[in-house]
Amino acid sequence: MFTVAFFTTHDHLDIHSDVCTPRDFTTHDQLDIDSDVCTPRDSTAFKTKMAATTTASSTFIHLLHDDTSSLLSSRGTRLRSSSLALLPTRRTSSTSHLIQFSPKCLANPLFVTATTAEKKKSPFQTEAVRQLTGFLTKAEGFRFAIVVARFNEIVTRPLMDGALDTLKKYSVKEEDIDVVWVPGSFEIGLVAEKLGKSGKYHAILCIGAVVRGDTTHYDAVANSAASGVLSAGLNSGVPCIFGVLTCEDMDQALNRAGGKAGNKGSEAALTAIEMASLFEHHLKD
Ligand SMILES: Nc1c(NC[C@H](O)[C@H](O)[C@H](O)CO)[nH]c(=O)[nH]c1=O
Ligand SMILES: CC(=O)[C@@H](O)COP(=O)(O)O
Repeated sequence: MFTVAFFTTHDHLDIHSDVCTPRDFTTHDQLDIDSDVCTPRDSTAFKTKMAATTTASSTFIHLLHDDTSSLLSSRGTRLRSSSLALLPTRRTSSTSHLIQFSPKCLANPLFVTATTAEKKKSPFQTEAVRQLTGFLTKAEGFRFAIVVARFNEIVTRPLMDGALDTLKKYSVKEEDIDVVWVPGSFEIGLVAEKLGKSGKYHAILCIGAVVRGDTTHYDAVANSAASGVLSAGLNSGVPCIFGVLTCEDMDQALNRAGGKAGNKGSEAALTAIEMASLFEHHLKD
């Protein structure tokens, strides 16, 4: 299993199989990829086996087991991976393959270079500097709780489903996930803190949807939810992931719960796995 990658630009991914700890790159640029696709013999294998990358903001690819639920995002445009044509790979040197994705709604194709031997070093990296990052691989065995607000359930349920789906795709077992429903986003922090302190979980995903109404109630609930989740993490020492939408209207919320802006629950799940991994492998007391 190789964990690799950086985006040189938002249209280029360079994948270096020997960079097991992507010290050169920020975690938000991380891409996890199965070793057997670093030398992609056929595009189908690559398409089905390539694991995911995520970032809160910009470019990421999800091409895991099930294309239809996978997403690709570039320059802020999120696409279903089913709208991608995966073009034949091309060997560019004895160790490199150029893999070309052609998202239909992007002007330029997206290129991925998979390199199996050469190591690229950041000019700023020295042997003395250790850079620690969590991985999306090896999520099996991690335990997660999802605290989900019932308020605006039409939004929060698909967010929760997105989170569950992604956790399962990353090999988290159903029996290692507990879902706790609370009345509204205001209540999430308290419950997340309690769950975090229980010592049973590697990370807590907090899911809610605060949608602006006529009064200032929105600001109170949204800010309380954010500071509640933050406090829960700080007080429990367990990563508490902020998957609470704060939206101007229901359209914005639905777009982020499996609509055209993706699924923030799924993104929260990836963040949870990365943070669980960071804590487990690098930040244990
Ligand atoms: N308006 C929204 C709420 N309001 C409910 C509060 O979260 C809370 O349950 C109540 O004030 C009792 O303490 N909750 C949301 O999640 N989203 C909203 O838009
Ligand atoms: C975000 C909310 O709290 C919302 O439901 C409140 O709506 P309103 O401000 O119209 O009372």
